[in-house]
Amino acid sequence: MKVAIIGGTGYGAIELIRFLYNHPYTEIEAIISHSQSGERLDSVYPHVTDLVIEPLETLNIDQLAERVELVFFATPPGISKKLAPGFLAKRIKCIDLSGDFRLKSSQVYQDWYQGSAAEQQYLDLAVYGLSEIYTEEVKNAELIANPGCYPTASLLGLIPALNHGMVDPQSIIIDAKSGVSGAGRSTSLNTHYPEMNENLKAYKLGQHKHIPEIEQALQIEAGKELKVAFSTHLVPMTRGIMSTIYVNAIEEISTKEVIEAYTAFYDGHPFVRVRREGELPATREVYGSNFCDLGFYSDQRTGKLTIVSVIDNLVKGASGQAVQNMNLLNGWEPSTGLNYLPIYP
Ligand SMILES: NC(=O)C1=CN([C@@H]2O[C@H](COP(=O)(O)OP(=O)(O)OC[C@H]3O[C@@H](n4cnc5c(N)ncnc54)[C@H](OP(=O)(O)O)[C@@H]3O)[C@@H](O)[C@H]2O)C=CC1
Ligand SMILES: CC(=O)N[C@@H](CCC(=O)OP(=O)(O)O)C(=O)O
Repeated sequence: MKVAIIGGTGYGAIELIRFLYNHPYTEIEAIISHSQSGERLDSVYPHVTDLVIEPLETLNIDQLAERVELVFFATPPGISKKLAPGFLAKRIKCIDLSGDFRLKSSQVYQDWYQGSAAEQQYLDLAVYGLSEIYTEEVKNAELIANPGCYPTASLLGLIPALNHGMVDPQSIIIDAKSGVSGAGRSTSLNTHYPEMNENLKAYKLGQHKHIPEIEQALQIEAGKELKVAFSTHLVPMTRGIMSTIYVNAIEEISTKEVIEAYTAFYDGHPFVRVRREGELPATREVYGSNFCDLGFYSDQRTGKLTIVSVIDNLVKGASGQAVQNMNLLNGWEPSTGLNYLPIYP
């Protein structure tokens, strides 16, 4: 299957290229760049020298729609909402790594993204691509809204607990930390080396656009309105997200029982790995891979359940999950092209 990538010189795109390069059923037909079309990809990213030789192209929707069956958007928010409808009209499937189609309410999008939302028909059409949870919906999607990085880690950690009714949905606190590649490739003062190195910063408290995304998904599981306390931190590392989640258990439950429930929930979903009792996952243990690793501690003293969820933000948090969704969409084994051990150390 021939595919195109839009936003070609960003981190999401180069990570998509890494997985698609070895994918047995796809061919990268076009890499689109609005800033560097005409350049060679290896002049932007020398690590692909002699391997990916396609020139970066300017976007022409009519021509591209004749050449490919699926388009990945690895663009900042605000771009795919304008471009995807042109592809969808020509029956080209779209997988969007940005937040443009994740929220079902245009008012909520406007409130959190400070811009107008995509037309409601596309918000309705989009399937939220949290692969392990919405597997069947993804298989039949035309437009996939790939989840955000923090929501992926947080939701995979929380949904089974809500689904089992083991925790109070009104008591959720998510304390999340991300490596700097989560902010993309463009430079900013915040991610400038001297500002970030040997430093740990909280940011966007109460303001992060992933708050409504997480609440939207959890509300479906809980069957009622809920609010989460969500805090984000920048960590001086390149890749990785850790979401440490605190939630009140409804009844006394042991760590062993929690692990058994999660193991059953994720049975048949090899990209979510449930750790054994006493083992807590670290970001290095999923580095460069599509795994989400979960660890648990149920504190009998306080009645609180702590869930630790780690992913690689660029893989399970973005491009890996996008490829997993493309696989589901095509009826291929979900792990096709994604069967990498994490890079260690
Ligand atoms: N980094 C991460 O960990 C995650 C990122 N995401 C989301 O994925 C998307 C891509 O992220 P990421 O790759 O990290 O970001 P980058 O900033 O690294 O790349 C985005 C790319 O989009 C293109 N672009 C920028 N501005 C415009 C514009 N005005 N019009 C068209 N294209 C533009 C540029 O490529 P070019 O000039 O070549 O077109 C740019 O390199 C974002 O929406 C991000 O929020 C989601 C989950 C995790
Ligand atoms: C470290 C860092 O800055 N992370 C980004 C994650 C954004 C992202 O990838 O999210 P969307 O796909 O929803 O835009 C942030 O907190 O804004």
